[in-house]
Amino acid sequence: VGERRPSQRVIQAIDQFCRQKEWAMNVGDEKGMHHVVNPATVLELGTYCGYSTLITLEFNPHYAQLLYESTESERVHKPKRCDVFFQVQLVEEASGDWIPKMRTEFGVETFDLVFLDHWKDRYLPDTKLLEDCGLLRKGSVLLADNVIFPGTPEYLEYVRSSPQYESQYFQSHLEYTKVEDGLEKSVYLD
Ligand SMILES: O=c1[nH]cnc2c(O)c(F)c(-c3ccc(F)cc3)cc12
Ligand SMILES: [Mg+2]
Repeated sequence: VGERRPSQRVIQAIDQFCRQKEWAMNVGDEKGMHHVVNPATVLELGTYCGYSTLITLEFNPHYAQLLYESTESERVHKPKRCDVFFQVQLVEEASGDWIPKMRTEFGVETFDLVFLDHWKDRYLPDTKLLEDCGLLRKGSVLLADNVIFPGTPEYLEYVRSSPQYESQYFQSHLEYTKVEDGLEKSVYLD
């Protein structure tokens, strides 16, 4: 209760602009992730404007610049009482090239959460790469946006049929529209 933190006000302004003025492909205020997961070490594949981010991989230099600007103007940290800073690491490279470097470049052992929100045809190969690089542990969560629209059929088939995952679909709508879309939450069972 009480007034929204600066970062929440920025998100609120983005949502209002995208609903009223110009649509944009943020995960949005309806699908949202806060009610689905509560992670510590997060990898985001596909930064876009930095609407949701911690360690994030973005191939598009224009979107990467947007994150640099937004985190510069909006220091990403928790309220003073915790004095804990979220480390926002942006890698302006292709996910397929950089997932194998996560341990050596960032000292990441395993990810608690991977938010897949990039090129739809990369969801499945990047998931297999995360598995092969040992970057998932028992309980790691893959959270995938756009599994219905634009759609990621091969990825859905994989996580829903593989004995290595416990998958659940959270039905919602394509951001700022009434078109069906949703998040697929897949827990790695190892
Ligand atoms: O490329 C994307 N990356 C990440 N997220 C996306 C998204 O949430 C979309 F809705 C869409 C999208 C929505 C409507 C369309 F007609 C086409 C793409 C694209 C992306
Ligand atoms: Mg998306």
